[in-house]
Amino acid sequence: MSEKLSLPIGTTLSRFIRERQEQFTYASGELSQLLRDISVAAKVVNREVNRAGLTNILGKHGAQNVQGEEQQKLDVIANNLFIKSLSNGGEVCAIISEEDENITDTQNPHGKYVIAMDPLDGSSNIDVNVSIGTIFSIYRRQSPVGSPVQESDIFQKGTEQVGAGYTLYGSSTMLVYTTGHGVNGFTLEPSLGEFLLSHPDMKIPTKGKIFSINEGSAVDFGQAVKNYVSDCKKNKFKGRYIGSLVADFHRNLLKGGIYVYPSTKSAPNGKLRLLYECNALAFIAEQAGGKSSNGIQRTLEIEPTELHQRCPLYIGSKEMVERAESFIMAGENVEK
Ligand SMILES: O=P(O)(O)OC[C@H]1O[C@](O)(COP(=O)(O)O)[C@@H](O)[C@@H]1O
Ligand SMILES: [Mg+2]
Ligand SMILES: [Mg+2]
Repeated sequence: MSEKLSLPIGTTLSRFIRERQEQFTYASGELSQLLRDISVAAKVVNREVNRAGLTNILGKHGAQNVQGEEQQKLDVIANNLFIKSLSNGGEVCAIISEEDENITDTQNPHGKYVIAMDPLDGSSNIDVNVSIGTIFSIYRRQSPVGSPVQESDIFQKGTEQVGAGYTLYGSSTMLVYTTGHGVNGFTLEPSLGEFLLSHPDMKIPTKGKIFSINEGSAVDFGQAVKNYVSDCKKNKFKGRYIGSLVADFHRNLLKGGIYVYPSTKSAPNGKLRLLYECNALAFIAEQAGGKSSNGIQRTLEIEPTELHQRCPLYIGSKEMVERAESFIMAGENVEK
């Protein structure tokens, strides 16, 4: 057969989810359906992202979100698309989103799952055609099905996630997810409109040579973080920082590296949000053999008390995160 005629026939995401369904603790099909709903919403968002320059949906939306950040039009569009898709899907009873101050009640009292999401991560890169993504965590509701959503459904530690993942709208579109049985990555084949398995059983190298941190904020770093950055430089690690957490994380997952968004003098809890940015990536990192912490405590064990709670993030290759932690735990004044 001619090379030109060969199509990329492989395992579709739907088939993969169906075949792996028996691994789920509650193998009744709802989580599988939810993952499929997420993948459909991701394809729609991908379409909008791809043609945004032509459809007049680049630029600012004209409002701020609850954290005082300027919303982009695509932040709002992606948020609406995911909420609509998850609400129509019926498996989700509540959604926590970066773009919404309060929880969204999907009006599905029989939905067994709660989603926390960053519908579009990397807003500052939207208008300049640089990789952005969607991040999601899936929790099982704690309260009885059919009853109103309770705080105990919402404020669950990252260890309680039953699934997590991200999509990356980059030079290709990928969906990477875990349900606690390893990490698998799928690439969207645009002409087929299907995610196909392209990165089975992803593992992050235990050490790497990339460090990702916004050094523009270095004057605001504590001495321990400054010491760690100097250590990376002494080791001649490459500095790589896209400014979209999801894309920086994905690169380091494949190549080995560490991503750091530390506590700073003006933002003692850093910038990133525990419930819909850090926990999902921490779950994936651990499932891929990596590590994630706030410098002192495992990310997945941080107790959530607020919807938009922030936390410092040290995530990536296990040995690199442990080295960074040794600087943070040694404290402010110890020069290494
Ligand atoms: O510009 P900074 O301070 O380095 O922040 C970059 C970080 O902020 C974020 O953009 C926050 O995400 P949103 O775009 O979803 O608000 C991360 O993706 C990124 O890593
Ligand atoms: Mg984000
Ligand atoms: Mg966002």
